[in-house]
Amino acid sequence: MKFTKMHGAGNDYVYVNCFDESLPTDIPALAQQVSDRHKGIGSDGLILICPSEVGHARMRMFNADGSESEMCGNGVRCVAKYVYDHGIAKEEELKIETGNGVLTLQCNLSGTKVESVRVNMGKPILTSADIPTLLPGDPPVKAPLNVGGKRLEVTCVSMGNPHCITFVGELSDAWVHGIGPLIESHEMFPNRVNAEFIQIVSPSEIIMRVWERGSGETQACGTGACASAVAGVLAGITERKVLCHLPGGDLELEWSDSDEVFMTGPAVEVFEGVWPE
Ligand SMILES: N[C@@H](CCC[C@H](N)C(=O)O)C(=O)O
Repeated sequence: MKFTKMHGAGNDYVYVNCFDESLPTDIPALAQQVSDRHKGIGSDGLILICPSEVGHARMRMFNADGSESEMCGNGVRCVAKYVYDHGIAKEEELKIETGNGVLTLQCNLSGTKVESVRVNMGKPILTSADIPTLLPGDPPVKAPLNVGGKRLEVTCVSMGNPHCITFVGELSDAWVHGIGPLIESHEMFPNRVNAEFIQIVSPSEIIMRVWERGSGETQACGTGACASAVAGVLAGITERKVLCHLPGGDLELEWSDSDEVFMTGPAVEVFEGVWPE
């Protein structure tokens, strides 16, 4: 199986071109094996670039633990780069089918290759039943959540996949590694959840760290950054346009008046290989 290692703001996945490659039947096991940073290729998960009847390609994404997610913001930018750079499509505006519908992506070129991508991530999902969470409110904004002996105030948003956002005074490992896994598996989230921790710099600038459902701490989470931008507006903390600093790079976000969230960020190809050797 040929693969390509790519990252978006340090959120790295193994990508497989399923227009050409055939896969083993147990894809969750494959995702676990290739993601292993000691015995595999090493990544936050596995992303399949598949043929689509409604777009230029279809993305399927699997976390490092083998679970499949509906959406991946950093991943869909890399899928667009792959589709354009590898000649699957010639258009700079691409339609990619995801578990959250068909998204429109605008590729920004440097020479002949895609350097960054602006994605229309669609409208945030704000009803608790659809996020899904058992917390009250549509959506829950600054809702009380008891975790690890602390009473947090959390805001929940889905970008096709579920996110639980906590605004903290100062980011720390204690938040991300101590509280993150407890939020991920909290009984209030029937499908588990991605946990974002946000430090506010100004109404238009935030710093984020994330504990991702199924992958643990990653260098960035595109859907998490979008959900946090929406949560900041809902909580009355930030403006509709924010710059988000993550350990692996920056993402630009805008919750537009049309209710759609736009994300702009980098997409990078690192190397190609064959698995298993
Ligand atoms: N890193 C991704 C999100 C990947 C999926 C997530 N862990 C989930 O299970 O929903 C992003 O950039 O959005």
